[in-house]
Amino acid sequence: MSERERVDALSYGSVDDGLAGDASASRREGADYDMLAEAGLEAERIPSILRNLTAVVAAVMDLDGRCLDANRGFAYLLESDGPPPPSASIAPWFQQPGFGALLAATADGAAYAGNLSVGDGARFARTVRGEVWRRGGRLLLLAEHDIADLERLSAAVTQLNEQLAEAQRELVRANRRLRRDKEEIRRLMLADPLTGVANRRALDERFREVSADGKAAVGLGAVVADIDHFKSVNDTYGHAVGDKALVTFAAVMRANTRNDDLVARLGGEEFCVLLTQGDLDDAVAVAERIRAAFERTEIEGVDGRLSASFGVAYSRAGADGDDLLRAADAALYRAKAAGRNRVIIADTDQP
Ligand SMILES: Nc1nc2c(ncn2[C@@H]2O[C@H](COP(=O)(O)OP(=O)(O)OP(=O)(O)O)[C@@H](O)[C@H]2O)c(=O)[nH]1
Repeated sequence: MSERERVDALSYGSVDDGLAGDASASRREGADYDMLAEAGLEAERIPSILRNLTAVVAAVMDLDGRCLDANRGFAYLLESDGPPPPSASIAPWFQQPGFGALLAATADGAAYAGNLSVGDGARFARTVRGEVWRRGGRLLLLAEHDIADLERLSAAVTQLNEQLAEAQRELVRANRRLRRDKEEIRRLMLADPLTGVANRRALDERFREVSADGKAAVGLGAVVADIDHFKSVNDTYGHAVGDKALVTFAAVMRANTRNDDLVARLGGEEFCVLLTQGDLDDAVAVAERIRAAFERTEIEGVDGRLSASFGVAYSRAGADGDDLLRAADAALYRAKAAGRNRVIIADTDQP
């Protein structure tokens, strides 16, 4: 069998069948390779036309695996900046088939055709497709990077990138949901479930927001309000109607306060407005507005109208929040004692 026939008989199939000679597998193309191989074998150097190419791998080695000549494609295959030095053996780089297998055919001619896996045995391995010829004490390797493999790899990378982008989008969506949930949890933690106004915890938080070292940093007005004879509303109309009265009262309070004022339910039928702007007159005006509005408001299920009593306290900056509420509460008590449905101002404006 001639050298050319031997090469043609060798396969371009998998690494495993590379030496087995499966002639039905796809075959390399044309005479260009033959001419280049012949030129290389003749000169015992790689053909100069291949020297700067990177997609084509060309190397001349001795039988000990020392690299005598190599092009840029070969250096690229080894992930190195330049061809290996002539003293270094490159035999260990041949992973599949191993360098020993390339020496199996002792006669001159084609030694191998097919896939060649080249790598350092640990970090990376690359597969190229090509041929190895032997002449005298030299081996000539000519191979090409597998464009189809690279394209498949590139398609896989594109797909992975798309998956990564989708995962990132999902992460953004999940973060948005988490933020909304946290806001909702916070809202629920700070709201009274029946009336929707702030609860005692929210009131304490607002005190802290406008305070330094436990003392108010601004002037504060407090209006404490309580529906009159509320027990008899429950007793007469039932608890559900009583709840409606509470919801209505909270709505009236909100409708008659500014956005900056905090309306809170302190518990039972007792409510409070905390004013962080204005003075005592403003706080009294708010209380009076709510009182007048509530006594006009119809409550579903209740005959006639209900009323509420109010205690108002104001303090300049430096007040203790609890003291302020206590003062307003004492004024409320006096409003009840004085006949209800009225606004009473705490004894001093600096509790
Ligand atoms: N429906 C309803 N009733 C409540 C709620 N919380 C407290 N109450 C009732 O509110 C009533 C409070 O009554 P009291 O504190 O005795 O005072 P009052 O009847 O309003 O009389 P004055 O305040 O003196 O005018 C009690 O009957 C409680 O059961 C609630 O969430 N819903």
